[in-house]
Amino acid sequence: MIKFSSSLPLCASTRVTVIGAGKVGSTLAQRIAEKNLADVVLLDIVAGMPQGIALDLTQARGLEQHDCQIMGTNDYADTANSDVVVITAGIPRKPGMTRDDLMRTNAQIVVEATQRAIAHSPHAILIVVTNPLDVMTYLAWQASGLKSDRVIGMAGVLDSARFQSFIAMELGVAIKDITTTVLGGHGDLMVPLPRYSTISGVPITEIMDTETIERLIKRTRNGGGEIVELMRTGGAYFAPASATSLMVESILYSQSRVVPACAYLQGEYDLKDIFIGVPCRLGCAGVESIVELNLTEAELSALHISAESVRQNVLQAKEMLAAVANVN
Ligand SMILES: NC(=O)c1ccc[n+]([C@@H]2O[C@H](COP(=O)([O-])OP(=O)(O)OC[C@H]3O[C@@H](n4cnc5c(N)ncnc54)[C@H](O)[C@@H]3O)[C@@H](O)[C@H]2O)c1
Ligand SMILES: O=C(O)C[C@H](O)C(=O)O
Repeated sequence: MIKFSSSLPLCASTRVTVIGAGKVGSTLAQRIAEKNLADVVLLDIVAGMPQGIALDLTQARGLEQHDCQIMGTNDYADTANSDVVVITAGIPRKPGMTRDDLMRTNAQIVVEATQRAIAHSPHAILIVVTNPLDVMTYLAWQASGLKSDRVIGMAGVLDSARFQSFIAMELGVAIKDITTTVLGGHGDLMVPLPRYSTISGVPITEIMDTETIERLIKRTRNGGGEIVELMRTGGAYFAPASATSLMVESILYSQSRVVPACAYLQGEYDLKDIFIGVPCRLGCAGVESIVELNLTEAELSALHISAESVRQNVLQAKEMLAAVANVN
């Protein structure tokens, strides 16, 4: 009789922990496994739920033809030695809410989840997804004790993908020939850059009139809100999971993709001590470099307005957390 070991083969020596097994977290786990990127540990506070999702995803392995292990858990010890930790834990917004309205609830969740996850994976690279994104990334960085280039927020890849898809829908051109750039905070003040958005190298400013571009920019800024209004019970998760998995892949496989992501600035774009969306080269060290685009006065001013709003919200979030700490 031939005997096999009961343990599943590992697809790679890499492990990604996803904290929060809700819509975004579970879809991200699926993307990572089905692209054969890494083993996944999915953690949530709800008992049984991440275990059930992991089992469901595992039962699809033969059909999807991948070899990644997926584990569901409520215990941070199971996440130990992860290469990448992704925080998706927290509440999503409902119709009529802004992302900033989530700050009070999500700040505490993100800080606690980050501290607990990084305690078990001190060498991990941390990707934050929870909203309000730029504020949560700052808080997670402080809570983690990690060097700033190892902490990254996911938003710019998603916002740029939305701009890209709206341009493709407008012009009927192949999406793979469109490159877009969206900087700034992940909110109404984000800064889509038409001059740095091209179709096969030609800026869209040479292809579409100002009115059309402004309409697509407006739709991009409201890209998440449009879906929240349609779905009524939560937000987008397919495109957010795809955007996060692109970042995970670039980090795990040292691909050095240059994409907009929420990174810590120390003088770039005349901004300091803030996490905000800028083009970054992502590789095994996290943010390997920040690309400084040559912005016009108007573009730079829009980025600074967005940054000022993030800065005010970080201050507010820190005050909230301090008040909670004083009560406890
Ligand atoms: N950055 C972006 O571009 C982007 C895109 C999409 C969603 N988001 C944000 O991501 C977050 C998650 O969205 P979703 O649609 O997956 O929500 P969801 O409600 O489907 O999932 C959130 C999960 O977090 C879990 N959770 C709550 N507190 C926790 C804790 N302390 N520890 C571990 N898990 C905990 C919940 O049980 C739930 O399963 C929201 O804040 C949303 O706004 C951000
Ligand atoms: O819009 C939201 O609340 C979720 C997310 O930030 C998004 O842009 O889809």
